[in-house]
Amino acid sequence: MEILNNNTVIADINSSAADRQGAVSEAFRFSDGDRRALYQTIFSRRDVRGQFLQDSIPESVLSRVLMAAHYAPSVGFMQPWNFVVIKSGETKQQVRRLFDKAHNEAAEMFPADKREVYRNLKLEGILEAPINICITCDKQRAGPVVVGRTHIPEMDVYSSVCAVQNLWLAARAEGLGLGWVSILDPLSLKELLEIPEGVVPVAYICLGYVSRFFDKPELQSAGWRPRLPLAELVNFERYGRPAGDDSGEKLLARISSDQQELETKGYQPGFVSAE
Ligand SMILES: Cc1cc2c(cc1C)N(C[C@H](O)[C@H](O)[C@H](O)COP(=O)(O)O)c1[nH]c(=O)[nH]c(=O)c1N2
Repeated sequence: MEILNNNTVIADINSSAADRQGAVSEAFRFSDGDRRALYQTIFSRRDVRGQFLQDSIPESVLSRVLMAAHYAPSVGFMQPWNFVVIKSGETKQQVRRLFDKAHNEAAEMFPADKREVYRNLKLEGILEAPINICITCDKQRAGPVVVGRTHIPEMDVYSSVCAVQNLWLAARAEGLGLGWVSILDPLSLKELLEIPEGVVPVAYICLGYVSRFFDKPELQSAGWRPRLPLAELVNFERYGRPAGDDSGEKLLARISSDQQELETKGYQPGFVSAE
């Protein structure tokens, strides 16, 4: 049986698992190189706070990463986002002051033994990054009733988050570091950026070329939190339920060995093997 999209055959769902990729028509198929590049982007993406260079970002590159964000999925095709591009040093200073205030308040929320470690973490690159972008969500963009948002009102904000992730991955592919700063009072940020009623600031990001990308998350390297074993987070049929059969066990074993390989060797092209 064929799956049709705009009258174009995109797959034959009767094909076996082994040749499913082969069943996708030539025009839609990813080469091994393309697949490797995609996974490389995902596994080498980092939250960047401290390695920004001052080099300016060409319009062509900025346009591409913003386009990647704009082509994210969104509930009911709302496309609820706006992108406030900030280059002004004065505006960055004002946002940085909001960060300082929130960061001090945040430190007090952690238990005493973690407070000092928290204070020493670098958690933003607002002034160092040549560009900051605030990504918002306009909850009224598609009217009051939206396909897919009828029962879960937060779906619009989740859609804007999808745009952020697209931007993040595209930025990595372009060699741009991106850091998400959420230690900010949202009402103060709204006021500063003149974000209207009904529009929510979803993400404040710092963007720029960087001297390097770290191999591991900074919070992991700093001993704040380890990466969790994925196999402990994959459940079967019900939340929290472990594998109940051989195929579940086999999947978990494969996941464990894949993660072990990633954590010890980092992402290698061989990670994307045919089988
Ligand atoms: C919603 C949200 C909000 C924030 C973040 C991320 C996300 C998804 N992160 C980045 C976060 O610390 C980072 O993603 C993890 O530590 C994992 O590291 P890598 O992104 O893999 O490098 C982040 N980092 C930071 O330095 N200051 C911050 O305020 C935030 N806020």
